[in-house]
Amino acid sequence: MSALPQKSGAAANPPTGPLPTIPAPKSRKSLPAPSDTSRASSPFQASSKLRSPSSPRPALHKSPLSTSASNISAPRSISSGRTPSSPEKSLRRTISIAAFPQPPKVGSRPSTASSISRMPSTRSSGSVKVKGGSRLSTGTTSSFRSSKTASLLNGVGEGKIAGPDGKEPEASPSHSRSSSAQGSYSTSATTFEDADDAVGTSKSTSKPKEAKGNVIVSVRVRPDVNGGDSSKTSGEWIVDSRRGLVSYHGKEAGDYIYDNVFSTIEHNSKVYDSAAKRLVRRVMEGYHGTVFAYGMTGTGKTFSMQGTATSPGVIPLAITDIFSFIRETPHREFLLRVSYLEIYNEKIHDLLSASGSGGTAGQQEEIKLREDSKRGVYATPLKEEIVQSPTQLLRVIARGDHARRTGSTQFNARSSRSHAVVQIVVESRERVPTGTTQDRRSGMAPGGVRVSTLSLIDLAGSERAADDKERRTEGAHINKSLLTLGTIISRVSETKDKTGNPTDKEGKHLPYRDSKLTRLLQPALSGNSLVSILCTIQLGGTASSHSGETLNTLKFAARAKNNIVSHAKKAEEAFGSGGGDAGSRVLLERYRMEIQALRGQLESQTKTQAENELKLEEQQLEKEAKARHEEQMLEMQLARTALKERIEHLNRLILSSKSTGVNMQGTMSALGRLSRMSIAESGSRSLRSSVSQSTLGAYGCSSARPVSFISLSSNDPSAGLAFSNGPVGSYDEEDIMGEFADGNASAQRQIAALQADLGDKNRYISTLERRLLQARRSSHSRMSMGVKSVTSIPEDPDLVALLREKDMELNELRQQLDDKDRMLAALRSAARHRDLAHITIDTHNSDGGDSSKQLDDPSDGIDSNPTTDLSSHNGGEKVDRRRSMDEVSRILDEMIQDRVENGQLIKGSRGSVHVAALESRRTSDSIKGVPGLKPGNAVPVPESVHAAKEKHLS
Ligand SMILES: Nc1ncnc2c1ncn2[C@@H]1O[C@H](COP(=O)(O)OP(=O)(O)OP(=O)(O)O)[C@@H](O)[C@H]1O
Repeated sequence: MSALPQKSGAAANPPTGPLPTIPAPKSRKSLPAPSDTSRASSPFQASSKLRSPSSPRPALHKSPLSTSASNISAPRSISSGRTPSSPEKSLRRTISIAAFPQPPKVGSRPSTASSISRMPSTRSSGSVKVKGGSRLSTGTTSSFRSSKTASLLNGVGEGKIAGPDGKEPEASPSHSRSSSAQGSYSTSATTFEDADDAVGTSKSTSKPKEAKGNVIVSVRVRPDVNGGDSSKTSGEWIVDSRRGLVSYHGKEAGDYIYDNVFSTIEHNSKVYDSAAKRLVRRVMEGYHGTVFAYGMTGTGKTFSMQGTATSPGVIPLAITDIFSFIRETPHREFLLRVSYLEIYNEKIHDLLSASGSGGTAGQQEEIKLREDSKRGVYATPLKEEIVQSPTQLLRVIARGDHARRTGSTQFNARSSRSHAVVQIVVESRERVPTGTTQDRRSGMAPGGVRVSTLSLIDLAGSERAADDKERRTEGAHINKSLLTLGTIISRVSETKDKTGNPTDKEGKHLPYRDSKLTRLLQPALSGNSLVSILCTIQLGGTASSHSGETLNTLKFAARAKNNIVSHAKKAEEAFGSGGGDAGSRVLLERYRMEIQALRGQLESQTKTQAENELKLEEQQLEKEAKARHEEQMLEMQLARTALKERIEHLNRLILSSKSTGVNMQGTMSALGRLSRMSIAESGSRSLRSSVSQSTLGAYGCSSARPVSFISLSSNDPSAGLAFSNGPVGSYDEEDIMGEFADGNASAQRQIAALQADLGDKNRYISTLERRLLQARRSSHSRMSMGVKSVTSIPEDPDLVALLREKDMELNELRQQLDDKDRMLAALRSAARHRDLAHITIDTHNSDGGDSSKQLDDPSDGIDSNPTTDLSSHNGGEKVDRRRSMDEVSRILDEMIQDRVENGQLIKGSRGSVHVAALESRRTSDSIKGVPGLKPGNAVPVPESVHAAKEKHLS
């Protein structure tokens, strides 16, 4: 089997050109030219040695086909009255000229005249009873049309497809194939038929006739191998294409009339137009249709079905028409799928599956026939390919042809050894009108899906037993299946048994299951499909020796026409994706549902995505707002803390002033004024400004106090000059006078005040440290939140300057603390000495009187007191006092020296000292806005200290 040669040549080549190249049937050439005698001599010269298919085999002898063949041997006896069951009667009873499709135009058949002229005169005398003899007598289209029986395949019956506007779509243009690259065929006949189709709307009143009209039987005569017209060369046969007549004058003489008889000169296009075109159109409208070619081997079945590159056959022409119909029917949408199988030795092979071809067929999963109430009989599993263009469809079929088994027989060098079945499933649905996007979105199609099937079958040729064993086996299977087909066709009727199975007229079971072929053809043969049977014969020459075979074919065709009754109905429209044909098989509907589902998914995904994006955006905004809010809160907190601390600090200063006693009022009031000014300003100031004020306060206090303290014991008026430059100097002078003139302000109180001040400073330092920490954290959090770019924060000059400034302030404050500590130590020491000297406050009170008075004349008070003290007290007290003062002076000297060394103070030319530039600047910043207080004159300490010291020492 696997050794069988494959068809090659054009079949394997993809179609090209505007009209796709048809798959060439076989590698064999067209019928040999008249001069080519090699082929002519082989089949028919040798035929004398061949046995008739029926003669040598008892089984074939007993077959109904054989029996009927013998019964029909004498056509003339038809008129002599046979039994009702005889084929002759059957012919007479059912073949109706009125039911036949219209013959082609007269002008298109120049050759038929000759064949008619040879027709025996007995034909017109009615050897075959002809109803409506006008056909024979007139031969004109008008007369034929008037007598035509309405049927689906002759253009008169139902089956029109209405357009969206209720009108019928325009008939296929007559020139629909004129664009063919080959251009080798005429469509004139088509034009006429289509026009007729367009006007014919009447319904048949005779149902049986209409049903018969749904079956077309045609006979095609293959040209003689010598190239001559076989009808001319053989005196036994007469072929009249116009009348659809084949007449035999041999041993079993008789006339056979069919729907179409194609003489040897007819082209494939003519055969297609007359035998298949209408059927294909009806399939597109929703009917099932079956076309099959039947005949002896080598008579032209494959040639008719497939054709050649220059003369396309039924299959390629049907494909062209299918797509033409789709183009011309814009109000419907179509989906086409194709399958291709062969029945070889009673096994089904898928010609489209990769493993289905040739020798690998054995690996293929076995394909079985199943029956479904809606689908009928079908093969499964079978590959179906969806096709979208004629080229694609032709390629698919060419692929199947290539895989089909062929072999050399006595009569055909490349004989088809299998029955080949091409099935084109057509799904169609009313198209959603453009513009109604709402409908399209909702997926609601206005109508359901209609599914119809076009089956194009090239049967294997019947043949006599071959010498080759393999051929014999194949032949046996082929003959058996064809015999079963013949049997069924000879007995087929409309009757059915109780279970609904078809039976013959006598109620006997029809053996559809006896062969795969008949099982597959069951739906078509039992009336569900429009049927077109093309029987091929060869007459004349050597073929005359096979007249028995030819007669068998003619009888088969006659029975098919007589017995097969088709009640084909347009397929119901299927809605939804339910079961059976209405659902799972309807791809158009499934695709529509899938598209709808996918569209829904897409929409929901888009929606979800948009929502997610919105959410993310909101979250981002929220995050940013939160970060901003936190930042603001932090800043506000810092500002509040700074303000609070400032207020606390100032409050403490005020309290500590009060705690130092009444006589310190002047000094503290001066400080209080500064502080108040600071408070007034601090409302809107930043942390920095607050700190600056503190710094001013720190310097103001720390530098003023020692001076005033030392001035207390100084009699040098120049000591006061150092403070005479401005209001601050006046305050400080008052302060000095107040503090040191007022003996009531005890050293203890001063110590307490200084301690409180020290506590303030300590707290302030810790506050500053805390802020510094917060500022650092804040800068870190800013960096992490990405409010600013990461690189920009460390480069923020303000922040860096602020940090540096804080550090410096801290250092300064620490230094001040050290100073205070030393001052405290000095004061404690002075207090100790004073106690030792037993200087009582009472003495001071009686001598000095009102402190205010002392302040008025400080020099007097200061000058007189020591004298008085020295004169009225003993020398030890005097020494002690002097010693304590010396100690204070020494401490102060040390402090000054420290500062000078640290660069905070600069010694002047006359022994005066000035605050260094930085200090000066800071002070300047701090006292900005304080009237009369200038950085240059804000260092009251050194000169007065030196003056007082010198005075005391002298
Ligand atoms: N009408 C025709 N005009 C020209 N050549 C024809 C015609 N019919 C058949 N032939 C030629 O006859 C040969 C046999 O034809 P084809 O193979 O179609 O016969 P078949 O019936 O399919 O045979 P088989 O049953 O063995 O496959 C081919 O070479 C084909 O080209």
